[in-house]
Amino acid sequence: MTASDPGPPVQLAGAGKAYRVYRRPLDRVKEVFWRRPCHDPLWALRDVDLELTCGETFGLVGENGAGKSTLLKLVAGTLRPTVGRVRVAGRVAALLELGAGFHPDESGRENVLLMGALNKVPTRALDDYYRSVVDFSELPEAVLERPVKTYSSGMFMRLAFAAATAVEPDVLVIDEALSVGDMHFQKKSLDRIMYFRESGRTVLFCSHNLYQVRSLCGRAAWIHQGRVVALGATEEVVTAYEAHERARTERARVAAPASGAAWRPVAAASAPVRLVAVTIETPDGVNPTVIETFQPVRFVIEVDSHEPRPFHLGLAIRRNDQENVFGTATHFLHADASLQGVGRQVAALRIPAFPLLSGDYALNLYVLDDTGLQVLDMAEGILPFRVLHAGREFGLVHLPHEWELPS
Ligand SMILES: Nc1ncnc2c1ncn2[C@@H]1O[C@H](COP(=O)(O)OP(=O)(O)OP(=O)(O)O)[C@@H](O)[C@H]1O
Repeated sequence: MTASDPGPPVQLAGAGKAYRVYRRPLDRVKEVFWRRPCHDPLWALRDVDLELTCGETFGLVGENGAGKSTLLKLVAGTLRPTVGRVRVAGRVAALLELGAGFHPDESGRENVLLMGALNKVPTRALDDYYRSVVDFSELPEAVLERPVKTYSSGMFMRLAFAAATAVEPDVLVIDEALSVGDMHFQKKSLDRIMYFRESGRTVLFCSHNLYQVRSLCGRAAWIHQGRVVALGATEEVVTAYEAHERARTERARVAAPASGAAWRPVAAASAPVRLVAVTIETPDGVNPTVIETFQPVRFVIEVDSHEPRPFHLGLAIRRNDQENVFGTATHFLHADASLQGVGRQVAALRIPAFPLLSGDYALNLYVLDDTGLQVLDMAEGILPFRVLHAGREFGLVHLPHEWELPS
């Protein structure tokens, strides 16, 4: 860092925050008078190393109580880290939880003027600042004369967003703000965030709306139990978080082994046909951990057949919440398309352009008798892989589509 290069706009190094939890209200008083700790520390955040760059919109995702708001408050300067360092270059404005920073008994107008003064808006510029906040919020003057405790959450957020962004901060911290307010105001707020990004300002954005995080943020971090467990390109981080959330919600038991070599067929050694090996081939190699949407993919299945009787193969792709996404078998297309013969047999299922969107998946494989009814051997939840989609479509699968727009 030099005088001409102020360094990253936001930098956290080994930052952690422990809240003080008092078992009884009296313990707080005792602590003051007895001058010895009467609280339990609750570590809401630990070991956070994070650097944001100028002009980036950075997303934070994580489940309730993960520590996201705590991190935002450290950056906003409303909390101090218990350990480590938090450094923010330039003016920071924050939209934290509803009500933070505003005095409920004061009017909207007084609160806005106070916010301007706190953010060092020069006295001669306060009128202009106030006017720009009012214009952006679109709240009538009569409303601005009322105490903010009488505002609806939407009205409150309109004023808070307008006041925080009108100070033209270098770093803008937003906690869930965009989920409040009507569509018109959400659109205005998003436009303002875009403008911030384009004018080289840094935005730290936390939301449970993963569509918004994907749309707005180039990079993101997933906070889990107070620690950063994933940090990088938004699509990768959000996909990993979504997979975790699905597994948690569905209480899935993901018993998938780490590689194809780790699974064993369930059939007895005497079974007429046994699975020997399964591999996934893409242009990136064999058994990749990541498949990109639209890549050509081959699932190659090797079996050992001990009898000359025909048999069939079945393959299903399942998501990590155990939902079958797609299943097929050799006898589905042609009843006589069986495999036959004694010895090693290799078959492949080829998907020219893999249509699944971002998510975590694994394979289920079945060897079936000539009727397709009896399972001779099987392996479930094997070769787990992650799909990443570079485009912005969301959901489970990419459907061929086109937009027809008025000319
Ligand atoms: N003032 C406080 N005193 C004590 N514990 C707190 C305080 N604020 C937050 N916590 C605790 O710290 C942990 C992290 O909370 P935080 O609000 O940062 O989570 P979050 O990820 O923002 O959650 P949410 O998505 O629900 O807003 C939680 O266990 C929470 O109960």
